Amino acid sequence: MSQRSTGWPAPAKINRFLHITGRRPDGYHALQTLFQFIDPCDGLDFTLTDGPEITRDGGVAGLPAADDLVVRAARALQARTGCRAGVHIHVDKRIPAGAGLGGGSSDAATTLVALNALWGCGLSGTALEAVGLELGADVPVFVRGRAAWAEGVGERLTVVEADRPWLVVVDPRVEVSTAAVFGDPKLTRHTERITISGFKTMALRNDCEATVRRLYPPVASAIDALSEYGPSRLTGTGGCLFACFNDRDAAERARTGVDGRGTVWVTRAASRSPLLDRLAMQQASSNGA
Ligand SMILES: C[C@](O)(CO)[C@H](O)COP(=O)(O)OP(=O)(O)OC[C@H]1O[C@@H](n2ccc(N)nc2=O)[C@H](O)[C@@H]1O
Ligand SMILES: Nc1ncnc2c1ncn2[C@@H]1O[C@H](COP(=O)(O)OP(=O)(O)OP(=O)(O)O)[C@@H](O)[C@H]1O
Repeated sequence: MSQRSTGWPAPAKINRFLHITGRRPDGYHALQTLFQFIDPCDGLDFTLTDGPEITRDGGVAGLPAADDLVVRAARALQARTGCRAGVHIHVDKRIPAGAGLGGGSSDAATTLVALNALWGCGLSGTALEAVGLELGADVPVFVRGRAAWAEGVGERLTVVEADRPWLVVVDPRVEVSTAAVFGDPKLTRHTERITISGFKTMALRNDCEATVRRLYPPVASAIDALSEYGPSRLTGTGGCLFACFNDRDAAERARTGVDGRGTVWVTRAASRSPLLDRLAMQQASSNGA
């Protein structure tokens, strides 16, 4: 067997806001956040083999295959289902790694969704999300593929209709350690919990910002520069940040203003992941076969 299936997208995410509402006994922090999807997308191709080996090429430079979340996701699916098929995964990496855009988690989710279909495992969406959660707190929302309000460490999801602003996204190309941010003694950890309807009326913020500003001054200066054009926030624990605009022209003007602050792009927040369309295409072709 050597069937090839190409063009599986793994989008980036933003956290429109991020509140830290407590700390769990295991040290992880309880969050409230709103996830949406943005470009860029990584691109994944799968070549099915008789197995059971899982191999990959491409991906994050210097990251050993065994540590890549695509390989770990494929192994987790084998372990969960007893599937003995194998796969070679090609990763076309476009999402900056460790930037708060969730690229690793998205690659893992796309691998789970694609292989569940290609290997014919037959797991439900809910079961796939549970496998994803073992790999990372952001994986379930990418499996779900819908903009969602999230609680817990990010796994308790409620799909929501959110507005879809144009965004200027700045990657100041500063590697921010998620563990260092969550480990900061001065981190805001006790924001009062809000309700979904509260989200529509409140001033949005990211509770990691003060810590990230102090630990990573170049990120602080990028936030200040983008703030000249509109309220600017980190996504995740950064280093990427974004500002929202009502139309593309306003976003393009702001982009020009922050040129040179790192990698800067204009895109629109999406409430539906392109992964869902690719899966539907796969299902249609399997049904027609
Ligand atoms: C902050 C977010 O970007 C929101 O989308 C994500 O929850 C971060 O998820 P992630 O990058 O997958 O983070 P992980 O690699 O799981 O966590 C790195 C480290 O950050 C801390 N961590 C992470 C998430 C969380 N809710 N509480 C934590 O305290 C833990 O010390 C953990 O060891
Ligand atoms: N396929 C992958 N793509 C990116 N990173 C990966 C991948 N597999 C494993 N990793 C590891 O995961 C780490 C975090 O990567 P990722 O890009 O998901 O972080 P992030 O964007 O900061 O995520 P978050 O927003 O969830 O904090 C990287 O440092 C990298 O070593």
